[in-house]
Amino acid sequence: MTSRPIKIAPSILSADFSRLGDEVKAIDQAGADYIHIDVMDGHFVPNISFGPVVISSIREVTAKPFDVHLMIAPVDPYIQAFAKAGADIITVHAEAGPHLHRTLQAIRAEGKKAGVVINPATPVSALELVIDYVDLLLIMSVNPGFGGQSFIPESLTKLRQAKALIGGRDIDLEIDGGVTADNAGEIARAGANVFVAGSSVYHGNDPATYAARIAAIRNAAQTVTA
Ligand SMILES: O=C(CO)[C@@H](O)[C@H](O)COP(=O)(O)O
Ligand SMILES: [Fe+2]
Repeated sequence: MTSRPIKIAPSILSADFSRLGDEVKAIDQAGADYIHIDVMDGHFVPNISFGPVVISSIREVTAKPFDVHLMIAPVDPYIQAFAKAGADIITVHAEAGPHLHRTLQAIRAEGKKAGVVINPATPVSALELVIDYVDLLLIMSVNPGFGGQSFIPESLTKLRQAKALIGGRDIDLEIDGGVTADNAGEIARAGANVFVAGSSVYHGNDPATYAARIAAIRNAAQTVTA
């Protein structure tokens, strides 16, 4: 359970890319707290999405914070480009390189919030020695690379462990993968306060439904944390 404000971060990976700017505006107007942006390189993960050029083009359509999830390796050479493109939070995988401590410091040196993320097979203990260098801790609840997968239940245990590791620090605890209004309650109870949701918000790509879908996830999470 968390006392931090609940934030909903729709993932634009499930947006209709042929009208991406409008899809970003639509989730902004529908109440998104963050815009979650999944960057994939076809190497660290078996899919390719988009990079800094696309991010800077959608930066013009919303003032909401950009929560940029980098699924790329190596990551260090690209931190500055994503900072310049308009990222507010830059989240890197602990598995993506040997110099996580340095990478997190490089993100903060750009004036951005430093996020760290672990895959389903990586234990929370991998983050013990970098916890004082992060602003956001993300638990992947699917194997990264694709939207629309099912939530891995063991992620709830990892959330509780991550919550204990965070202790009283000012760090957001985010969950990503298979989040729906049906499981948001148990996810909140396990300690997450930032909810990434791709297919469960963008399902059908009908902007008229986005506000209700975001509200349903938020309400399910807040009912538990209230
Ligand atoms: O990082 C990723 C996938 O690698 C995610 O952010 C997905 O985009 C979430 O999609 P859903 O599981 O919510 O459909
Ligand atoms: Fe993501």
